Amino acid sequence: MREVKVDLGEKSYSIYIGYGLEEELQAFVRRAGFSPKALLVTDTNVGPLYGSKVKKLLQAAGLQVEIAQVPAGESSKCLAVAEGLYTKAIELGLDRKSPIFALGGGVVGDLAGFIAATYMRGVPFVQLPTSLLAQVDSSVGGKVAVNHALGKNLIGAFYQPKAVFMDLALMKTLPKREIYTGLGEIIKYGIIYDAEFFAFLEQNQQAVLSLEPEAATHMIARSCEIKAAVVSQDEQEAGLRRILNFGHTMAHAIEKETGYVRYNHGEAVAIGMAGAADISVQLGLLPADAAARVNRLIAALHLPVQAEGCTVEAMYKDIFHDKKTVGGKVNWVLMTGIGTVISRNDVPEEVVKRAMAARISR
Ligand SMILES: NC(=O)c1ccc[n+]([C@@H]2O[C@H](COP(=O)([O-])OP(=O)(O)OC[C@H]3O[C@@H](n4cnc5c(N)ncnc54)[C@H](O)[C@@H]3O)[C@@H](O)[C@H]2O)c1
Ligand SMILES: O=C(O)C(=O)C[C@@H](O)[C@H](O)[C@H](O)COP(=O)(O)O
Ligand SMILES: [Zn+2]
Repeated sequence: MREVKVDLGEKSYSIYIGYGLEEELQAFVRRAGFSPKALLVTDTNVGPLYGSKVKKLLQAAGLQVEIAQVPAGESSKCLAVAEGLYTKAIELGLDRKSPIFALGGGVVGDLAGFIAATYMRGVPFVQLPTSLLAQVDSSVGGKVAVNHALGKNLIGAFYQPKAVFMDLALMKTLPKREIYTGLGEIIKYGIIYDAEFFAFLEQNQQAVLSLEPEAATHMIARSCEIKAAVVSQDEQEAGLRRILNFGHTMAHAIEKETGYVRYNHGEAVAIGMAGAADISVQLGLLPADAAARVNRLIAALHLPVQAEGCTVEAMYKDIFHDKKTVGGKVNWVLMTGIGTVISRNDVPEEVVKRAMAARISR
């Protein structure tokens, strides 16, 4: 078992990484001081696979657990589904010390975290991530949100979990495409922070794609270490944390323009990272061969570098709803090498539009 700490003073917590982790989860629950009534939020794919097993584990640790199952998929990250969960929490009589557990991918984690942040102005929240993307990214760092018709994650909060338990064994049922999507965010960590990690991904493609235990444990733990280091220094994205958003300016526009269904998040991030690398080359910040390395790794890990179903004009409008846009200026995270990025808010419109056009396939 590996443990990574997110260091945030009184809000600090541990991420536990390993195969199983039942005893660690139960020991944590027994010492947490929660009220007995708990809500376990999951989705219609993960619930039938793991819901009752986790419910029994939590019950054996002293909780009375109700399962709330939401439809699988990005469309559940919305206020209408949140409303149903608030009703359930009120009807169950959850109080301020009642824990909410998120068992699922990033959709369940972001949604359940948003409920935990807002129900009674905040109740304890525990992440039990089951997808690769959720284990390397969404379950750590406390960004919780739902989408709005006008943009991704626009209604949300920073709300840290009390702990995160990553059971790698749960990923045996994860569809291949969902492994690839998690790899999108994993490549991001190499680009923004750690050239050696980027090279590890280049050199261990088969082990990485098949989640071979040693490679999977390394890439999940390293991703969590990087995210924890960044979040510990800048919890609310005043500056440094923006680097975790590398590739997301275009990604969120692609997700919105394609109705949140055509591309899943990690695929959109892959296309957005290729776009951000392209802008970096156009501005003379990055040698073209480094951008080519990024595109090669993305493609080798079964991710797209171009999107269908978008237009430059629509995407360009969307980026002004990006949360990194301040005073009408988009803060782009751009590459200066593999492993190093900077933020720039002076990228000319024609440079952005040229990069977007190159990311659209017809
Ligand atoms: N809060 C953050 O910091 C953060 C970071 C990155 C992404 N996100 C958000 O996370 C979401 C994407 O997360 P995701 O890729 O996990 O999507 P997801 O939650 O939709 O999960 C992907 C699919 O895999 C299924 N699944 C999950 N675990 C499974 C398992 N063990 N076995 C079988 N099926 C399983 C789910 O039911 C779903 O169909 C997006 O909404 C994105 O915006 C948030
Ligand atoms: O944790 C962060 O900070 C991130 O930016 C991680 C991203 O991978 C994630 O997709 C996040 O939800 C995007 O945040 P947003 O603030 O652009 O909605
Ligand atoms: Zn992301």
